[in-house]
Amino acid sequence: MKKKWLISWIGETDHKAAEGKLPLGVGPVANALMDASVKYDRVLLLTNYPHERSAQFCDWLEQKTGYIGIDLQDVQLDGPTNYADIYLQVSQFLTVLKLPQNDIELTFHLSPGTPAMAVIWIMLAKTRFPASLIQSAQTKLNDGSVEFGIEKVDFSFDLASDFLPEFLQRSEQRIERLASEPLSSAPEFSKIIHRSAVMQEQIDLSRRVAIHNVPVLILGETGTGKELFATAIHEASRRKGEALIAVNCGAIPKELVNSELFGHKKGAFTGADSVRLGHFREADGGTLFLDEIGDLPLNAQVRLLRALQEGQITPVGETNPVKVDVRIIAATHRDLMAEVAAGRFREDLFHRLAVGIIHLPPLRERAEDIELLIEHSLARINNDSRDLPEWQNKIISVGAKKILLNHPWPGNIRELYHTLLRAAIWSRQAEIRAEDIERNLLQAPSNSNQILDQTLHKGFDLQAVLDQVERHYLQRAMKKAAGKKKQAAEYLNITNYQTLSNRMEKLGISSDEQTD
Ligand SMILES: Nc1ncnc2c1ncn2[C@@H]1O[C@H](COP(=O)(O)OP(=O)(O)OP(=O)(O)O)[C@@H](O)[C@H]1O
Repeated sequence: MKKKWLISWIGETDHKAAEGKLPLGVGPVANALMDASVKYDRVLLLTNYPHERSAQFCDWLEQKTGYIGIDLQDVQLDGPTNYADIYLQVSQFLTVLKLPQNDIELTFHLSPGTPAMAVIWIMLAKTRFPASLIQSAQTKLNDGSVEFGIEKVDFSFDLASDFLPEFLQRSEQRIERLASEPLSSAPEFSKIIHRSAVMQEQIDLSRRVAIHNVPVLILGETGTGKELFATAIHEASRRKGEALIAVNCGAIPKELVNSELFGHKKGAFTGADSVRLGHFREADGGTLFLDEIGDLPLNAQVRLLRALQEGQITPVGETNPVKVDVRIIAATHRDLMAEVAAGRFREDLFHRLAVGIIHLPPLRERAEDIELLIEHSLARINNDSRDLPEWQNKIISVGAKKILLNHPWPGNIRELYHTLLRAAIWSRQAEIRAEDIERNLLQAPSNSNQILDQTLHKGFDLQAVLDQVERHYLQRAMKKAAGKKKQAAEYLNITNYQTLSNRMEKLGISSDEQTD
């Protein structure tokens, strides 16, 4: 046998009945308990009235109906018609009671309380907390008097099975549409050259976060494309067409940070000869890209936090705040969590900024992107230089590509592009060869630390590293032997010069290259 629980709000009519102020009847709660057709095992009453008043009602109710041990639960509501609050409080209450339970038959009483309370009972009974519903009923008797009773409330619909699947399907479709909708108005994303899944993921995330008016934090080493992403996010947002102001926080002298960002009044400090608007107001309506946010001094962090929280700033020397509507995209190459732990970056600001986090992995962790970037960079270099006298369309040798693919690229995409540009300018022939690259890498790859400290990644090419070492010594031997292969082979203890020739060919070293 299932246990029967009655759950109800206590309404004004109920209180009045207990206080002897009701001209007719005993009120809906007492009516339900006096219904001879049902005996409840437990009665739980919710009240948003002063506790004392409802407690007195419960005492009266117990005397009147013979029920004992009625549970009274105080509920603080924002308002008796605040649907969201009623829903939240009641569902929390039912959850704490570990409902629904198989051996408990729930009944909700719709009549006491406001219509909003009744609506929420219906919603809960038809979805998360299956329950029977009852309400007060009045019957007019033949003698003209009125009899109060209780009736079951039944609906011919089932909210959960009739409507929810359709509703959920619709919201799923909406989410799918949002997620799959490529923002055609954001051609900037197509400038981000990539083949790796990890970059595709970051681009997808950026597209999605772009349309929301929330701060974005972009993390990545120097040259990984943080500014490129910030620009693309701005272009894909509703702020496209408005200002995008980029500020390198690390480049501003500490004492000028506040005035640069928030502006100042004329005469605010020595040297403030005129009013300064500040980057926040310059970016009003648009986006402010705060690069190297980790370098922002603590007092500027406080002001930035206030600007984010309140949407207003106070220029240096002013007393009245000014409203600004600015979206912040922040970036840093630092480990910001470590900065927070070290007390150099405010934790509350970090959480404010980190609504959407984009992680841009270093180039050495996405080898599949390097090849594509080489092709694009070379095409760009050829295109930019084609009108120069005696420019030969540059191509890249297999050996040169191998070096590029295995370099750790501490300066990431920026370093890769500039290395290629230097190699293209300095190579005498159309083909950029291994030695052109080696000569133009800012740090020689033969540096033992770099050779030994290369980052291990999936698909790491150990053979390429060994080739690099071999190439280095073959070239040195050829140089020392003034291009004479027989002699070079002797330096390297290679038994015959044909073996040396084969190795050189395999490693992309030309025979005439050691002349300089
Ligand atoms: N995936 C990419 N595809 C094409 N170009 C890229 C890509 N990533 C970066 N770049 C280019 O590399 C250069 C450096 O990128 P960007 O300035 O966005 O890097 P950053 O992370 O902001 O660097 P820093 O931290 O030094 O300011 C820019 O010229 C940019 O256009």
